[in-house]
Amino acid sequence: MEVERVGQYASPPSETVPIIDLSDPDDELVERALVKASEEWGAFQVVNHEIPAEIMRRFQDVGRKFFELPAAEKEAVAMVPGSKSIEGYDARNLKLAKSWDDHLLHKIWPQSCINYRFWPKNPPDYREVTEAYTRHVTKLSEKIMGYLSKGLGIGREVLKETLGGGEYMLRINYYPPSYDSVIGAPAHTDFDALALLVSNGVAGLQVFKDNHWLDVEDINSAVVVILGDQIMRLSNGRYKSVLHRSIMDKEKTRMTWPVLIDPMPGMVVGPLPELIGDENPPKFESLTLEDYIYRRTNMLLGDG
Ligand SMILES: O=C(O)CCC(=O)C(=O)O
Ligand SMILES: [Fe+2]
Repeated sequence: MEVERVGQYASPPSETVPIIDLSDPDDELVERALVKASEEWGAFQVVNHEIPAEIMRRFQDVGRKFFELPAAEKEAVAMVPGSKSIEGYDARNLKLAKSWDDHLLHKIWPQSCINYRFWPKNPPDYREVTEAYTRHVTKLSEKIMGYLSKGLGIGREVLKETLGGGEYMLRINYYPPSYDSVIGAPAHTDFDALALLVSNGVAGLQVFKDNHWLDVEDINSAVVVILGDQIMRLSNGRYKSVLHRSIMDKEKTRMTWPVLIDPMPGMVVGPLPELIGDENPPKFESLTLEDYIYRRTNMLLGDG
């Protein structure tokens, strides 16, 4: 199969994804930095985000242990062939996504959407640890959505409410070493509203800006925030949905844990009425996520 390689792109300028310190007591400054990064980049990193280091360590540990199990044990939570659901473990999804990673995907919040059938039973503390991480990551995401909402000149809670509170899905990506700088995850924007991603300390994520691919610096304990298509559509294009990809390391296994936040099923998402007027016509159609994905994968969208 043909694979994409890094070398075919020009070397990038020395710009880097903005890093935002959430412990800064000047709330307005934090909001402005976050909004600027969302408008110009569609991505940023947050530090001092209040997810305890010990919870982060244990969360990554159970994920790593799962991926180190023999294949047959991982298959216990495999995706169901022919099912519409995308949850479960999937090895090297080359045919569908041209992606070089193994991954595990399952919903984590709200409780009503969880199907524990896709949560590993091994290691035994996987569930407890993942639930603890979920409590913190949902809090962080609500904080970020609050800033993004206020930055649009609307109430802090509006974005969250428009997503129906949001449905959270954990994806664990496992990229084995590759000697040849192969693209692990091909260039894409996320269908979701928002992704909060942590890594095992092996760099590889890149974002596209001003015609260049730029490395996202791997900062210990930072959370990378990637804005997706739904936030772009809700904000009527004011916030960017960032094009990104990931490179496999030559020697080390790279793992990432994006938590993807979607509108709840059935929620219709389009430009917020508060942002639309004679001067600002809607740039996007209002659609449920399901219809949006269907249209995008079948290239039926008249906008964007
Ligand atoms: O693993 C990465 O660095 C990026 C993964 C990603 O973009 C995704 O899972 O949507
Ligand atoms: Fe992505």
